[in-house]
Amino acid sequence: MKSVDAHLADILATVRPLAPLELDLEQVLGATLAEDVSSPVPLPPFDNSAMDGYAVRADDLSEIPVTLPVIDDVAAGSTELRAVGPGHAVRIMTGAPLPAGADTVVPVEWTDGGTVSVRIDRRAETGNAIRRAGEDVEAGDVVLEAGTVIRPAQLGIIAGVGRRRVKARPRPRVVIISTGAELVEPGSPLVTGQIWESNSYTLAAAVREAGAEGYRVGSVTDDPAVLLDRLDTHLVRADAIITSGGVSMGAYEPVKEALSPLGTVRFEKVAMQPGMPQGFGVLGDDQVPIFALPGNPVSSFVSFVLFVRPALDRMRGLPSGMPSSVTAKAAGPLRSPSGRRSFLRGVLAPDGTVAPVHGQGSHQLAALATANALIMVPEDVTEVPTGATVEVIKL
Ligand SMILES: Nc1nc2c(c(=O)[nH]1)N[C@H]1C(S)=C(S)[C@@H](COP(=O)(O)OP(=O)(O)OC[C@H]3O[C@@H](n4cnc5c(N)ncnc54)[C@H](O)[C@@H]3O)O[C@H]1N2
Ligand code: MOO
Repeated sequence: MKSVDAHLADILATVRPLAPLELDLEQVLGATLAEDVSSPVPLPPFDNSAMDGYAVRADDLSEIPVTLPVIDDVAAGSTELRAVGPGHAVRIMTGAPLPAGADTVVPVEWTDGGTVSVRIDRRAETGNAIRRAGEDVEAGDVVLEAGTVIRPAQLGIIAGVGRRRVKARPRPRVVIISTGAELVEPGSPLVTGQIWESNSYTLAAAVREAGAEGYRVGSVTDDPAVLLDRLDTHLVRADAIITSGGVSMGAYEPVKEALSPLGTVRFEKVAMQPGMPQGFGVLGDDQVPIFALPGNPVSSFVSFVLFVRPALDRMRGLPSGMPSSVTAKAAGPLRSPSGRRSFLRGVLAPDGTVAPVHGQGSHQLAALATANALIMVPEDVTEVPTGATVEVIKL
C-alpha cells in the first residue's frame, strides 16, 4: 500500500499555485496577495483631532479655568485651511484637520461646551488628542507583503491606502460532487435503503473554511456516464474537483469506472484508517486536479484534512504539507490496524490529554461531530497504552 506521505507528496507535486489576477476590493477577501502593497501618502495624511473638543494653544491653558472665544468650527471632512491665534479656540471634531497654530485639543468633556466662548476646566498638555500625519504609515511604506492572506483587517488597509484593485491569487473554486444511488437531499423523506446526503455539505464547508470557494453541484447516481457529463459541465469553472464515493471494490463504483479509462486519475490504496481507497489525478486541458475521496463520511472528511486542504494551501500560494500536529497524552487505550496510520477521532482537553470518542467507524459521522482532534497512530503501532504521548491534529 502507498504511504500517506507518498500520496500527499504526489498531490503537492501536481497542484500548482493559481495565477494571480487583478482583483477588486469586493472580491479580494480570502485571496493571497501576489504583490507588496505600499501607501502613496502618509497615514494619517494630515494632523487631525482624536477627539471632539477645542483646538487651542497649550500656552493659553497656563491658568485654569480659562475662558477663550470660539472663533471657528471645524468638522471632519473640512478642506478649508484654518488657524488658531493666541488666546483663541476652534471647536473641532474627531478626524477634522488640526488648525495651524493649535498644538493641543481639549476634549469637550473638560469644558462647558460653549460655541461662542468656551470655559476650559482642565489643562491639556501639548499634543493632547492629536493624531500626527504619518503616525501609522510613512509615504512609501509597505503595509502588506506578497504572500499575505487578505482577511478583514488586511482588506481594510488595502482600501485605507486608496487601492481599488490588487494583484492576488484568488480563492480556488472547488466543485463538489457526491455519488451514490442511495443518496437523498436532506429535507426530503427517506425510503428503506436510502440515506441523507451529507458529504457534499461537509466537504463544501471544509473547503470554505480552508479559504476556497466550495460549490455543491448535487449528487449523481451510480451511472459513470452521468458523472462524466456532470464533470464536463463543471470543469470550466473549477480550479479543483472533489468527488465522494464510488472508489472502492464494489460492483457499482461510478467514479472509478468513469475516470480510470482516462488514464490521468490513479486509484490507489493508501495505508491509512480511515480513508484507504483514494483517487487523485487531473482532468481536461487545464489539468484540473480531481480528488476522488472515499464515500464513508468520516473517511471523506479525514481525506480532506490530509490531502485536499494542503493542496488548497498550495493553490493559494501558501506553505503546504502535512497538517500541523501537537503532542498530547492518551486519556485511554488506543488500537490501530497494523501497517496503516490511524487517524482516530478524539477530544483534546485543555489539560493536554486526548480521549478517543466512542464510535470509531468510518460511517460514524455523529461521533466525528463530537471530536475536535485526530489522534495519529503510526503504521507500526497497533496498541497505545493510556498515558502514552501521541500526536494529534486539531480540527
Ligand atoms: N470489498 C471491499 N469493500 C470495501 C473496501 C475494500 O477495500 N474492499 N473498502 C472500504 C472502505 S475502507 C471504504 S472507505 C469504502 C469506500 O467506498 P466508496 O468510496 O466506494 O463509497 P461508497 O460505497 O459510495 O459509500 C461508502 C459508504 O458511505 C456512504 N456514503 C457515500 N456517499 C455519501 C454521502 N454523500 N453522504 C453520506 N453518506 C455517504 C454510503 O452510503 C456507504 O455506506 O468502501 C469500503 N468497502
Ligand atoms: O478506509 Mo475506509 O476509509 O475504512 O472507511
